[in-house]
Amino acid sequence: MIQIHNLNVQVNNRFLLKNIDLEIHKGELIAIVGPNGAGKSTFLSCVANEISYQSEKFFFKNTEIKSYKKEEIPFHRAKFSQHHSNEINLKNDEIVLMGRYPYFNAEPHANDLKIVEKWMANTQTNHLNDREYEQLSGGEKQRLHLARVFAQLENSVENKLLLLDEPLNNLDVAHQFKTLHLIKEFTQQNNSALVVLHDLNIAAQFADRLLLMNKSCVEIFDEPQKVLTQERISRVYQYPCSITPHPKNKQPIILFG
Ligand SMILES: Nc1ncnc2c1ncn2[C@@H]1O[C@H](COP(=O)(O)OP(=O)(O)OP(=O)(O)O)[C@@H](O)[C@H]1O
Repeated sequence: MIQIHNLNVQVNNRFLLKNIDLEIHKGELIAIVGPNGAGKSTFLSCVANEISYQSEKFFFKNTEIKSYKKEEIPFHRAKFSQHHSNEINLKNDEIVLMGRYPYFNAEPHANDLKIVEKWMANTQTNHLNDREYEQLSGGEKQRLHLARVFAQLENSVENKLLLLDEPLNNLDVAHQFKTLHLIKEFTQQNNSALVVLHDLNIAAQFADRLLLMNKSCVEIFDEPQKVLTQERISRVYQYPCSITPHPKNKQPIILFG
């Protein structure tokens, strides 16, 4: 799905990403974790082609990622960013409809409206239709934008890629888990997702592999049980912790302090 060799990002002689080598497979849910400033968002921005970088190889579905045509890529890849403008002068369903802009010219097709409705229902935002965007809570805005990116990738293309930068911000526990289940369903259909998460326990429960970043580099990229060791997590986060198995699924649970 994605093959990266020797990816570097440098700004003013400082490395924001250094010598990143990795491969992501079809159907994988990858959680990108690590301390503040480790380079997680920068990495996601590279995969979204939003910033300039140097690399020896950066393939997406066996094609150099930069060689995709601008009008072609939205059918294959969608990104949910960490920050959204508060001043969007659209109705709430029109925000979700933005995800369908690549599919129509002047007027949306009936299918686009149906897909908007479906994802507003899936993210439990359909009751917000009549409200103004500016008046929504942080979590409600967040869920609308999640609906938008899912709506964007609703098509028959195979092996799509979802990039999510801290999608659980502002969400209550139930909506955090519902969102992760939506992401998991997406990856179970042979698609992939790269998700920046701060909660290591949630990451361990849902992700196939964890990409632990530290100081602009990949510290380790492996299954949760292999990544989450007491020594490594205490060292990388510079905070003491202990680890115990989850009572139900046996994935590691980290307790800080
Ligand atoms: N355009 C830029 N110019 C200079 N430095 C930048 C730029 N963008 C990001 N950085 C720096 O690069 C480093 C990595 O930032 P990034 O946002 O990727 O970290 P992160 O791991 O996502 O952090 P957080 O958990 O706080 O969101 C930070 O020190 C940040 O200040």
